Amino acid sequence: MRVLGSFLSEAALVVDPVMVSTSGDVLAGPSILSSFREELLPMADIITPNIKEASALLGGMPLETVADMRSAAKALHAIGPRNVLVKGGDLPDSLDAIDIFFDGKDCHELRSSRIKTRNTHGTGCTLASCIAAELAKGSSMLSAVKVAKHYVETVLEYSKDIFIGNGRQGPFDHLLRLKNGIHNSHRQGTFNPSNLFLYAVTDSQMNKKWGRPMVDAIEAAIEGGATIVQLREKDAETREFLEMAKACVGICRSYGVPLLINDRVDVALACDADGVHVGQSDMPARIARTLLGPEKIIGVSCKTPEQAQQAWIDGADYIGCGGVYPTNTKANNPTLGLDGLKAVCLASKLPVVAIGGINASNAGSVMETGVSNLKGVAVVSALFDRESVLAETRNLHAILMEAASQVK
Ligand SMILES: Cc1ncc(COP(=O)(O)OP(=O)(O)O)c(N)n1
Ligand SMILES: Cc1nc(C(=O)O)sc1CCOP(=O)(O)O
Repeated sequence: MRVLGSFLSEAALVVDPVMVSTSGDVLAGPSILSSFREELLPMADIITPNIKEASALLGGMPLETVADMRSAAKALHAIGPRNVLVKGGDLPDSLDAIDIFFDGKDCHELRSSRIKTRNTHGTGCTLASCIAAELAKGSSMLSAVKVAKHYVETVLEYSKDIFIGNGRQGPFDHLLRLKNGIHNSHRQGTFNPSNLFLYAVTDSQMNKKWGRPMVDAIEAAIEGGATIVQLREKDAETREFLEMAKACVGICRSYGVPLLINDRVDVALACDADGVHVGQSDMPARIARTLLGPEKIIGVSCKTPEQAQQAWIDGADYIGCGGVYPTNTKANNPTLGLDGLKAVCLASKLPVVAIGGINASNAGSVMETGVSNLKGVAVVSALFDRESVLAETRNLHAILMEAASQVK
């Protein structure tokens, strides 16, 4: 059992009831279960059991689905702790790492990408410690849990390839980010990499050619399955860009789809967009992060492994890598091909979206490269230089779904 207390204005008791480790070893027998339930849990501000521990605390209740985890969180809450986080790392057949947080009123599903690594020793301990530390800094419980989850995910991702020791599990290295000068581990982790799946990048000229207002084009793309939108205006005056951005934020927000602004951090701030996408000659991502704060999404265009590494160091959320194929949409754009894309993906600690000359005829091949951090494709002309944005987006979405199912 780990009991972690932190103190600021009042004590917070974080209990990680370690009875079954992530490697499956039973660490505490049934004899102490009743003391847990009757004495310790009712005192706790939060308990953070994994699935096996939650099941043991609930007398062997089977936990196999997210719905089961929700029921378990509620049942555990009834025992007395003020908040419950059931950790779903061991959830069967799950791609995402899903945790359920219940505060007695609302149930939150907290998702992050599952990171494949044997270096998981100490994750539960770290999560609970990080929650305690965030509470001590004055965070709300939900915010503390989100920060802690993001921190663990970041460290797992960073140290996933380290080889230390011979055991079934290796340790993960908390200090590597500090060693690299990264101080943004407090970020909330609002970005979900699966948003990169079908990334629509707008083009006013193309939409004008087809007689479509920008907001109609964006709405059609979202209806067709676009999972994120970037407003890319190369020629607009600032005022015009801002007015269009405000309208686009409105439509995207109504669908729950993030809207990013191409290049212009000032416009993103002024219209409260979800973030920006910057290139190598734009505002450096490190400064954009300082200006936008920890919660906004920042994407960076990268054509080399070094640029990908720098984007991570600078606190970006994802990278856009291209041109995968020749394109007429961006002048003088070098073509990397699928091999160049793969090389950048393999060097990147961030999720990647491929861009450049991608359309219905080649999107499947891009997705089938099978690199785990390649999360989707970004397209301009394949959606917006067509008569029906809705039909083209639907078609591309179906192709991507099919390709993604082949890779799994
Ligand atoms: C998703 C995505 N990837 C790459 C780019 C290209 O950005 P940049 O290099 O800044 O070039 P411009 O778009 O500004 O011409 C992008 N926009 N989106
Ligand atoms: C905006 C942009 N950036 C690229 C890069 O390689 O970074 S290629 C590109 C244009 C992509 O347009 P289309 O989907 O019409 O080919």
